[in-house]
Amino acid sequence: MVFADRIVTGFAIDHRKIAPGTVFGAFEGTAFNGEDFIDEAIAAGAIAVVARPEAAVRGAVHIAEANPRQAFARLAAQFFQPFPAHVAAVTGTNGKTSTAELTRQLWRMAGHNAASIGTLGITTASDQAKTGLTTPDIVTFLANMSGLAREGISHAIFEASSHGLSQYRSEGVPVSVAAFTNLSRDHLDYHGTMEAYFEAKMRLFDEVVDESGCAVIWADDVWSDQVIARARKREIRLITVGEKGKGIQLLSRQPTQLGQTLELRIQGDVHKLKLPLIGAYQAANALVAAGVVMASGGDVESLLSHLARLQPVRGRLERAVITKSGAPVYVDYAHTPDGLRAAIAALRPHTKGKLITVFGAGGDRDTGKRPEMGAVAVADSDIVIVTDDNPRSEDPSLIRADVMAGAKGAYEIGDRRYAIAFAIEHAEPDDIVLIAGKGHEQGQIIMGRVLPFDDVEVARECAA
Ligand SMILES: CC(=O)N[C@H]1[C@@H](OP(=O)(O)OP(=O)(O)OC[C@H]2O[C@@H](n3ccc(=O)[nH]c3=O)[C@H](O)[C@@H]2O)O[C@H](CO)[C@@H](O)[C@@H]1O[C@H](C)C(=O)N[C@@H](C)C(=O)N[C@H](CCC(=O)O)C(=O)O
Ligand SMILES: Nc1ncnc2c1ncn2[C@@H]1O[C@H](COP(=O)(O)OP(=O)(O)OP(=O)(O)O)[C@@H](O)[C@H]1O
Ligand SMILES: N[C@H](CCC[C@H](N)C(=O)O)C(=O)O
Ligand SMILES: [Mg+2]
Repeated sequence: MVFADRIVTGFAIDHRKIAPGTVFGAFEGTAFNGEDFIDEAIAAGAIAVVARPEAAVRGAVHIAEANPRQAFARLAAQFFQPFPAHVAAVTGTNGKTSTAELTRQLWRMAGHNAASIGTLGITTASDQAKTGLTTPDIVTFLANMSGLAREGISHAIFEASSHGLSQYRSEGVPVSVAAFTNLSRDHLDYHGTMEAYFEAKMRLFDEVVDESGCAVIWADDVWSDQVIARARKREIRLITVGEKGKGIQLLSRQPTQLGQTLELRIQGDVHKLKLPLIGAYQAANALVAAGVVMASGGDVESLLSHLARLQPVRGRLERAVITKSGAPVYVDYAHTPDGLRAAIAALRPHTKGKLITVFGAGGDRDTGKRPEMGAVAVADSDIVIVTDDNPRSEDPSLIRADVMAGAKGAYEIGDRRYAIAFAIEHAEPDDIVLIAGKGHEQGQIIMGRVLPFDDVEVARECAA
C-alpha cells in the first residue's frame, strides 16, 4: 500500500504509536479529539491521515471521510489481511464471552484450528493472551485477526461489544456469522437509552455481517423479534435458537446434579443431550454456540456429541471451593441485573438451604443498574452482602449506597475479602454461596491502580 509514493508501514489511532510510514486515524473520542494530534503525528512520520473533511491536515495525504473510523478500518483491513476464512461475531448484553468460548471449543472438537477474541483475551487451543478490553482497538483487532490467520487459524469468533460496534473497533474483517444472545440494561451511561444501545448492537446485523452470511439469534429474549426482523430485512440466512427457535428448538430442560438434560428438535429430529453445564443461561449460550457451528457447516450428529463434552468457561458459575461446612462456593461474572438474576436462578435448583449472594457494582459505569442489581439480589437470594467491584475513580461507599438503595435487608461490607469471608463463615451445609461480578478478573481497580484480586483464590483462602 502506497500514499504519495511512500510505502505504508503500519496503522495507528494513537499519535504516540506513530512510526515513519504510518497511516494515522484521527477520531473524535469521549476524552480527547484525535484531530488535536494530527500535527504531532505527521511530525513523527505519518504519511496519511484519515480524518473528517473539516480537519486540518498539512504535510500528509488527507483521506477525508465523514465517518473516519469506518474508513480507517476498511483501509487498515486491506493492509492487515489475510484473515481467518470463517469469522463469526457475537453480540448481546450477557453471554458473549461464554458463547464465543463454547463455539471455539465446539469448532476445536470438530477438528478446526479455532480461536476466540473477547473479554478473556485471545484464546486458541494452545494459548491465551490478554488484550484488556472486550473489543480491543481497531488496530489491535485487525493485527490479531491477521496474526491468527498466519498461525493457521481457520475459524475465529469475536465478541462484538456495543462500544466496539459503535466505535468501529471490530470492523473490516469479513464476518460470515452474526449471533445475538440477549439485551437488557447495561452501559446506559454511554448509550443513553435502551433504544440507542439496541441500535448500536444492530449494526452487526444491518452492516457488519456479510450479505451471504447467517444470523444466529436466541429467540426467547424480549428483543429477539426485533433482531430477527433486522436479519429478515437484509434477507440473510437465519437460525433461531431457544424455546421459540426454529433452527434449534429447546423442548425441555431438566437440571441434574452436575449439568442438565436438554431435549432439542433440530431439522425435524428430536435429540436428548446431557449438557455438562448448569443453569438456563449456560444452556442458552451453548445452544447459540451450536447454532454458530451449524451456520459454519457443522454436522448435527457430531455437534451433539461435542456439546456433551464442553468444558466450563472460566469465571462463569465456576465452583471455586466447598466450605468446611460443606457448602459449595460459586464465582460468576454477573454484572448486570439480568445477569445476576440468571446466575441466581442457575444455582437455585441446586440449593437445599439458603442462597448467599455477594456482589457489588463497578465504578465509572451505568449508575442506574446499581439499585436494580440490589433489588434482584434480595428478591432472589436468602442472604445478600453488598461489597466493592472495581470502584475505579468513584467513591466506593457511594456506589454501595446506590446498590443498597435497592437491596433492602442486605449486609454492607466494602472490603471484598471480608465480604467473601463473612459469606463463607455463615454458610451452612445445605447452603450455596454465589460471588458475583468479577468472574475471571484478576484485580480490583481502585483509583487507576489494579490491586491483585481473584474471587476464586480468595474464596479458597477464606474456606481453608
Ligand atoms: C468510552 C470508550 O469506549 N472509550 C474507548 C475509546 O476511546 P475514544 O475513542 O473515546 O478515545 P479518546 O481517549 O477520547 O481519544 C480519542 C482519540 O485520540 C487518540 N489520542 C488520545 C490521546 C493522545 O494523547 N493521543 C491520541 O492520539 C486516541 O487514540 C483516540 O483515537 O477507544 C479507545 C481505543 O480503542 C479505548 O481504549 C477506550 O476504552 C476505554 C478505556 C474503556 O474503558 N472502554 C470500556 C467502557 C469499553 O469499551 N468496554 C467495552 C465493554 C463492554 C462489554 O462487553 O460489556 C469493551 O468492548 O471492552
Ligand atoms: N444467556 C444469558 N442470559 C442471561 N445472563 C447471562 C447469559 N449468559 C451469561 N449471563 C450472565 O452474564 C455473566 C457474564 O457472561 P459472559 O461473560 O458470557 O457475558 P459477556 O456478554 O461477555 O459480558 P461482557 O459484557 O462483560 O463482555 C455470566 O457470568 C452470567 O451471570
Ligand atoms: N464489560 C463490563 C465488565 C464489568 C465487570 C465488573 N467487574 C465491573 O467492573 O463493573 C464493563 O466493562 O462494564
Ligand atoms: Mg465478554
